[in-house]
Amino acid sequence: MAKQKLVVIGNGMAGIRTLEEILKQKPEAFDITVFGTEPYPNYNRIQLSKVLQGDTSVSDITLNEWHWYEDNNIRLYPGETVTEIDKENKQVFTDKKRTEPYDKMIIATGSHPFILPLPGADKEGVTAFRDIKDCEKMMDYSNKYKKAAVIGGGLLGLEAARGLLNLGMDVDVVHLADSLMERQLDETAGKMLQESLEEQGMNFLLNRQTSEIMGDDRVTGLRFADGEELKADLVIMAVGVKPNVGLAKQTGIPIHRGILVNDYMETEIPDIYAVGECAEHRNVVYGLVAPLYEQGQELAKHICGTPGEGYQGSVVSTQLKVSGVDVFSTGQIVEDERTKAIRTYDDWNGVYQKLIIDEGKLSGAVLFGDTKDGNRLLSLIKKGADVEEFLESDRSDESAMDMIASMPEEELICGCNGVSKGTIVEAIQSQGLTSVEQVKGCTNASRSCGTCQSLVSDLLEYTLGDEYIKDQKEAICSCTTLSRDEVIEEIKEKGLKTTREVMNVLGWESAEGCSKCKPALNYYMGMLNPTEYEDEKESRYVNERLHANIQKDGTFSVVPRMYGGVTDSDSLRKIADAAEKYEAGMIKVTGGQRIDLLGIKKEDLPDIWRDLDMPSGAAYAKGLRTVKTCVGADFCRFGTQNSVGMGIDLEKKFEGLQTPHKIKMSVSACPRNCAEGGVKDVGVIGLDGVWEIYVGGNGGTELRKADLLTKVETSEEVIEYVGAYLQYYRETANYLERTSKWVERMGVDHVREVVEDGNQRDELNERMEVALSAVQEPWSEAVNNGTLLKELYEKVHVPTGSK
Ligand SMILES: Cc1cc2nc3c(=O)[nH]c(=O)nc-3n(C[C@H](O)[C@H](O)[C@H](O)COP(=O)(O)OP(=O)(O)OC[C@H]3O[C@@H](n4cnc5c(N)ncnc54)[C@H](O)[C@@H]3O)c2cc1C
Ligand SMILES: NC(=O)c1ccc[n+]([C@@H]2O[C@H](COP(=O)([O-])OP(=O)(O)OC[C@H]3O[C@@H](n4cnc5c(N)ncnc54)[C@H](O)[C@@H]3O)[C@@H](O)[C@H]2O)c1
Ligand code: SF4
Ligand code: FES
Repeated sequence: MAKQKLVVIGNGMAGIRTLEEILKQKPEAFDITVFGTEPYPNYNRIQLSKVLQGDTSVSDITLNEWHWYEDNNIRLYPGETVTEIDKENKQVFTDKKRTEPYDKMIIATGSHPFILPLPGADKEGVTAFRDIKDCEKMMDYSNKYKKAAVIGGGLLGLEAARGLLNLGMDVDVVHLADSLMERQLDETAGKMLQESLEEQGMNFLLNRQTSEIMGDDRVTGLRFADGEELKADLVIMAVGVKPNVGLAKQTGIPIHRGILVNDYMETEIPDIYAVGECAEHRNVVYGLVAPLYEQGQELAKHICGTPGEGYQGSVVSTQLKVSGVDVFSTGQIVEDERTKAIRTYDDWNGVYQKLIIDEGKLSGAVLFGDTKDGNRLLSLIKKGADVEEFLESDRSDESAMDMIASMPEEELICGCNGVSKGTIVEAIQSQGLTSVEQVKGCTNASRSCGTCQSLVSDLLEYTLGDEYIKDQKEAICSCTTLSRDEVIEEIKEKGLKTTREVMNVLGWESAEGCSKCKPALNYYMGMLNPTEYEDEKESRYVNERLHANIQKDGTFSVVPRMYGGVTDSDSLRKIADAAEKYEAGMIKVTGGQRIDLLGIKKEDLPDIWRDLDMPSGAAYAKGLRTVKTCVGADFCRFGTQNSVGMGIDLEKKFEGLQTPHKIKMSVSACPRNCAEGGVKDVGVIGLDGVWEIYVGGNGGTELRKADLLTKVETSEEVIEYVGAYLQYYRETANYLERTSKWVERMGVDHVREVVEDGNQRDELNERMEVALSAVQEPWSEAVNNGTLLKELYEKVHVPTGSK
């Protein structure tokens, strides 16, 4: 049977994704011709922002290389525009005088950037930002001129502005509304975004209506409706897009804003389909790739005769691609009379979360500062989940692996391409995939905006375990390409003294850093220079900065230290009095053998610490938390050693020590191991005349049994070996890497070799002593320092929690 002739008008993201789906389902069914105005193979338009920002190059953003068309027997006419459709005779005409017949045709002509009809809009130096040509023009102008004005503070305008800053230009963003990205964000998030971008060097003129573009042949500035003027050598128009429907309109295909299509992407004219930004489905024209790809999938099924329910519309989400700023929004963003909202606002850390609930179901979300829940919220909204489903799963203290493990199979990993955790894990397992590139090739995950790449990498690690070798060195965060080791070497070599200096000298992309690198750098600087480095409290996570754990309702928990889990009646009395006086909502014995006072108000924290007059239990710290002990030889008939004394000695020795992640220890006095040393970072077990030291255990979701590090005879040796082990961990682990992961990465044999080598052990312990000499008790430091009290406990705005 002769193949049907399929013509695709538009060689862009939606048209070519539709073809890929068709080729997957019926590779031999069609004789395919593609026309594209642009002279390139299909490229990733989304990544143009990253090209402008200098993260990638034009040559790296091709999605389908020239040979792909050849390999699939597709006739591509690049740089050729279809100018007319003859629907009666089923053929198209092009600007190169070509005529091409079709049996079926897909219109995928995308959008035009909207150009404000202003006097002077045609001057040299005025451009849109839609394609490679625009991108190259901006890069070229940045070599010759200094001042850029971007009209439009939406996604495109802000990504362009960041790019132009990176290219060394001064950038003013002129925006019509009074807060940025008002179509995607509420006012609170819009203002937070503005502050954050101002810190990066952008300047904003809000509520400004441009009335004229000034200059002779070339632009010299903007004039606003109120008469005010702004100098500019380059003007970018980023004020939205208009579906490209001219061809359809002249053919008599019904259009409204876009080309009208039904659920199978059929226009009213038989055998003519439309897909992508040029199509209008159920009154909606989409401007993001995720829905366009969903449309493409349904259209491919229909055209190949594969049963499908048709396209039902999409819930969309957006993420701004500007490094150092995390913004996410999906679904409904502003409340109305039907809805209620849960808001969490942490002014200090710049973290804001708003969930909108419609009759118990999640209907929208706005996240700023911490967007790791974004895709999960998108999945939940898509499936119409109850808000409880989100609230019940608290992921606040989870490591990446814990988080991946606790995700349901259907949770979206890649929002752009609609790829779930289950699909990726299945592909890794069934096809033996071992790299992000391979996962991209097989599932499309991470093929568009690229923000899900680190999640895909985590999934590979989760699925393959030790077999996964990350294909690239891992940068500390997206502000730099340098790895942890490289940064540490540079700090040492160049004698850098502050995190700000590190970011400046090492060419950080964002002058302020981000929530990932700031605390990490602060730790590394303190580890390298314990006595001279002044801890940057503003770089710490809020619990560590306030020395207490924030609870769901915005109150705090207070845990005084109880060395080795041992207390006395005086201490208990003080705790009981404080609990009563400060109206603790609950008094709870913790798993680490101490007492937690929950529900303490932020403003009462310094007073309760003063009244308690006990050291902090550091229940919030990346440092030593507890040393759990069994009752030991003095009381237990099985006991062979003084586990309580050993535990207290260890806790007193290492309390206050800063480590890459939390440290939990325990001491038991016989192999029955009642203090559970097998799941601790350090577990000491007493036998007759011997102490065994176990390391790298973990009792969380990723259970790991500790490895035997060594056996020693005396309690002094226990302290010495544990000291060397902890110092080695401090010096070589990545920030936020638990000892369980670190021991696996380094290999326990290697760690043992290091601590058993007398010279190395001594040197590690010497450096440990220096680190310990700089330790200050945080609660007494806070109550005795008026400035700190004022700064931290009066200024900090903590989340008000759910309503
Ligand atoms: C800088 C930038 C960043 C973006 N970032 C994101 C993002 O992070 N996430 C996201 O989801 N979306 C993003 N988008 C939007 C996304 O790129 C678009 O939604 C997507 O490209 C639309 O695909 P499309 O195929 O419908 O249109 P297009 O990709 O525009 O493709 C249409 C093609 O058809 C060609 N054409 C038009 N008329 C004719 C004709 N008559 N004959 C022949 N060819 C014709 C055009 O030249 C064009 O090449 C971004 C867009 C830009 C410009
Ligand atoms: N990260 C992403 O997802 C991403 C990035 C870039 C572009 N895009 C897509 O590309 C398309 C274009 O983006 P966009 O930001 O131009 O569109 P947009 O419609 O999202 O934003 C345009 C902005 O320009 C403002 N504006 C309108 N008229 C103005 C005027 N006269 N003066 C000043 N400001 C004015 C509007 O208030 C609006 O905030 C959209 O479909 C967008 O979704 C997405
Ligand atoms: S670990 Fe041994 S010594 Fe300690 S309490 Fe348990 S049984 Fe007794
Ligand atoms: S989320 Fe954009 S590529 Fe995966």
